[in-house]
Amino acid sequence: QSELDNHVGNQRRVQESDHRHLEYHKAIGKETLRLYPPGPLSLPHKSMEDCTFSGRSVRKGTWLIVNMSKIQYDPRVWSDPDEFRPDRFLATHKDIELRAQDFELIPFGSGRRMCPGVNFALRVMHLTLATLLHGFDFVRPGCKPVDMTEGIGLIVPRATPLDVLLSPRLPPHLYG
Ligand code: HEM
Repeated sequence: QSELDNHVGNQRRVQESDHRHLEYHKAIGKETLRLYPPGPLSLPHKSMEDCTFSGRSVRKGTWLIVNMSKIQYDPRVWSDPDEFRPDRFLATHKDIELRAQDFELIPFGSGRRMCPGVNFALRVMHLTLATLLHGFDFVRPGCKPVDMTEGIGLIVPRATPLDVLLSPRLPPHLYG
C-alpha cells in the first residue's frame, strides 16, 4: 500500500501502466507464485529421445512430470523456504524472472510447452491485486491469521474460504 500510495497517490485509481514502477508489488507476485503455485506439477511430457538426466537414464517415450513446487521450496536455493518473504526478490534473488530460464522459479513451466497464458495471467493478477490493495484496507474478522492450508484439486484451491472485511481508503468518487 505504501508503494502504491507513493507512485499512484490517492487521486486516481491504479492502472496497468503503473506496474513497471511497482517493484515491491512485482516481488509479492513472484513470492506468491513461488510458495503457492496454482499448479504444483507440470503437465505430463514425453521424452522424445533417450537421454541422461542427473545421472539417470531416461528412455525415449518415458512420461515425465516436473514437481515444480518442490523445486520452488528447495532450501539450497531459498533461505527460509517456507516463509513468505517478497523482499528476497529485491535482494538475494533480484535477477530471477518468471518468464526466463531461471529454473529455480517455474510456476508457468518452461520451454516450448510452458504456459501460453503467462502474460495474460500476470497482467490480470498484478492489476487485480494492485486495485484491491490500493482501494481497500483489509482486516480479518477476529484478527485471526490467514489459513493457507491447501485443498485438493487439479488447480490447488484453498481448504477454507478467505474471509476479509474491506474498507475503502480512496476518495468516494473513485469507486463510481
Ligand atoms: C497464474 C496463472 C497460471 C499459472 C501459474 C499457469 C501455469 C501453467 C503450467 C505450470 C502449465 C504446464 C506447463 C508445462 O507442463 O510445462 C500450463 C499450461 C497451460 N496453460 Fe497455464 N497457467 C496460468 C494461467 C493460464 C491462463 C490465464 C491461460 C489461458 C488464457 C493458460 C493456458 C494454458 C494452456 C493452454 C496450457 C497448455 C500448454 C501446452 O501444453 O502446450 N494458463 N499453465
